[in-house]
Amino acid sequence: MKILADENMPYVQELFGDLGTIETVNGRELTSEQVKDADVLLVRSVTQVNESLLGLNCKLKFVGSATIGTDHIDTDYLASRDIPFSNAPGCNATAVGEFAFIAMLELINRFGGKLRDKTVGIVGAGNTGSAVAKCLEAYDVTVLLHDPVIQGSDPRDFIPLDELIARCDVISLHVPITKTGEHKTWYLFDEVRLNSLQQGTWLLNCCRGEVIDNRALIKIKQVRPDIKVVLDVWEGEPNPMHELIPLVELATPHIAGYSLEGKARGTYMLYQKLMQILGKDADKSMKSLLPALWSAQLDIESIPSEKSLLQLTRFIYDLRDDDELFRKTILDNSSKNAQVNYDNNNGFDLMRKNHKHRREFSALRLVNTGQSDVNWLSNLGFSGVGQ
Ligand SMILES: NC(=O)c1ccc[n+]([C@@H]2O[C@H](COP(=O)([O-])OP(=O)(O)OC[C@H]3O[C@@H](n4cnc5c(N)ncnc54)[C@H](O)[C@@H]3O)[C@@H](O)[C@H]2O)c1
Ligand SMILES: O=C(O)[C@H](O)[C@H](O)COP(=O)(O)O
Repeated sequence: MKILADENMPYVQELFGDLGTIETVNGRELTSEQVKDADVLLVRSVTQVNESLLGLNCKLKFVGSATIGTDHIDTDYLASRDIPFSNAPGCNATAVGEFAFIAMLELINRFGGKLRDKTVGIVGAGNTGSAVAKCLEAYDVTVLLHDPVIQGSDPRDFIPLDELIARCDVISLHVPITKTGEHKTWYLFDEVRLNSLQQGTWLLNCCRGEVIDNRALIKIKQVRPDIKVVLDVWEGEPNPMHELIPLVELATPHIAGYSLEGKARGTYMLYQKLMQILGKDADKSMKSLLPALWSAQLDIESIPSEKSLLQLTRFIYDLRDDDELFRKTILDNSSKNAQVNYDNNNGFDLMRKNHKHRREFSALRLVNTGQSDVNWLSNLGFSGVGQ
């Protein structure tokens, strides 16, 4: 069996090695010629899987995408050819939740105030949105949800988007990208909606770049410095609009979901699905793949301030490093190319390829050595305390 896998998918050899020959490929540049004799195709979000990619292949048994999003997959075409497909729903939700939580703590550190005093609105209350809410609620932050698709079938309370915009200090976006339908999300935050943001709103986008009209965002940010923006995803990836970058507080190259656990979970979910299709037992364990954190245990006496909480989260992941690298890589390249050449393909993709996967909070075991109650840190995701 020939298994063609994106080179940026960890643990493919460990999980699929027994099943056949593995060939790793650059997912963004994959051609129909390379795919034509594959039995299994494992992709990430940068590969458009459609008729033009699969047209020459008559033997494909499975296509898997180790991602939450499926906007790069022509599922109708796969269904028309009876090719089984699976993505990895929820695989990196914890990573996104922790990323957004850390980003909010970084903004507090930079601009003052207290996260506990903020009201945070989550747009899209599925896996990633709920993971952000879980972190915030563990820390007693007020969370409001907007999700017209599941409202009615989900027991949580939801409010309309305009109400959420009016009531929230922070808005975090977690919707899939959809171009049609009653609840389409393409440019959900268009110029009109961006203009309606309250004074001093913080807007985070960790879902898909085109949920925000990036040109309109540039226009508005130029006259509304009170709005603070965190962007992990960009319209037109891998070529973000350069003039937007200096207007953004924290800028990263679509890596909010890049925890080692999240990536391993993605590959593992595809392994489970393929084994099911092949009628075999999935007898490998995901846990055995993950190395221990370099310092797996920490003594915590108390969390005396939000700065200490930020310091604890920075122990796991210092978001400022990715932000700094992003600005250096994209903007340095752009000045060399005299602002006109937006082709930053390699810079953006290389940062993603070389990203040192951070760990999730759960990789760190906390030991409570003091009198104060730090058990709530387990609800935030850390291991040890309160368990
Ligand atoms: N930056 C990253 O690294 C990263 C990582 C994971 C996922 N993502 C992106 O985030 C998206 C969401 O991921 P998820 O796991 O939460 O998906 P999900 O399917 O679990 O949840 C998405 C939610 O959005 C809701 N929704 C749809 N249209 C809406 C609208 N118009 N307004 C409000 N809510 C709406 C859906 O009802 C659903 O509950 C993915 O589709 C993917 O594109 C990005
Ligand atoms: O949809 C997803 O799961 C995320 O956007 C994911 O983090 C994308 O990462 P990629 O597949 O491009 O490596």
